[in-house]
Amino acid sequence: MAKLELLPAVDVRDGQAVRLVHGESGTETSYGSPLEAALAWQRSGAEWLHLVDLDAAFGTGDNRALIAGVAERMAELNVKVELSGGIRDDDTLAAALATGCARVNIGTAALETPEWVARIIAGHGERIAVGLDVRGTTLRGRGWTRDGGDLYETLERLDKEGCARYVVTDIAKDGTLQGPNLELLKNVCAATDRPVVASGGVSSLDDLRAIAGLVPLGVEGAIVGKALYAKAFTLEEALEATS
Ligand SMILES: O=C(O)c1ccccc1N[C@@H]1O[C@H](COP(=O)(O)O)[C@@H](O)[C@H]1O
Repeated sequence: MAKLELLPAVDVRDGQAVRLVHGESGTETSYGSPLEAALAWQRSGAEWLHLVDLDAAFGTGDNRALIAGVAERMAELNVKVELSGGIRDDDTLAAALATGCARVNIGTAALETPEWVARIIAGHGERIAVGLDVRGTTLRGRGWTRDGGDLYETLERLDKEGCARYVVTDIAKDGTLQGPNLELLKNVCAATDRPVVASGGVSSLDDLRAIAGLVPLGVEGAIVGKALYAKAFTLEEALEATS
């Protein structure tokens, strides 16, 4: 079976690595320095890091300098970074790409400024992923607080525009340790031929094995957050289980 890529998550709020429940502001559990968290995942064998500026996503400020420092250190250590949160215009995109990240993940802008997103997809290809953050089949933007249209209509549009890959998050599962939404992942894979990165709900090595079973359908990777911070398993164990 083809290998499932694992992307440990480092979400940053107010300068700290945090995990949220259902992505709701105010539910933060803090895990200290984002750089130390990222370095710990690198030492454990991470090839990828999903790095999120939650303040920029929520519109409560940003952690841009800190995030750039983490992304640049990861690039030096050959860890690929998927950078996310608040990338919504030319300036924030240029700053994100200048960190040396492998790709950026665009959420709100894909819902609110589709012309801009079509342009950056055309201009940057593989360095642009779109985050499809859903409740049911309704997309959510602005820190997952606002509805942004239908998942499958948006997917069809982005496919036509040449979007390289999607990061699919089931908000109802995110940060809950309740298991991934495999049906959603299968449905998205059936609707697009682009690779999909799964996000939300991973709680166990069996969850990761179940997601790895979807690799033939088009799932390329899985973001793992709370389960690693809560020590449900180690990253070494997760890499072994999915290789
Ligand atoms: O990752 C989270 O827990 C999260 C919670 C609430 C909002 C966003 C969250 N994460 C990431 O932010 C991007 C969206 O950022 P934007 O809309 O482009 O500014 C989303 O795709 C997640 O990767």
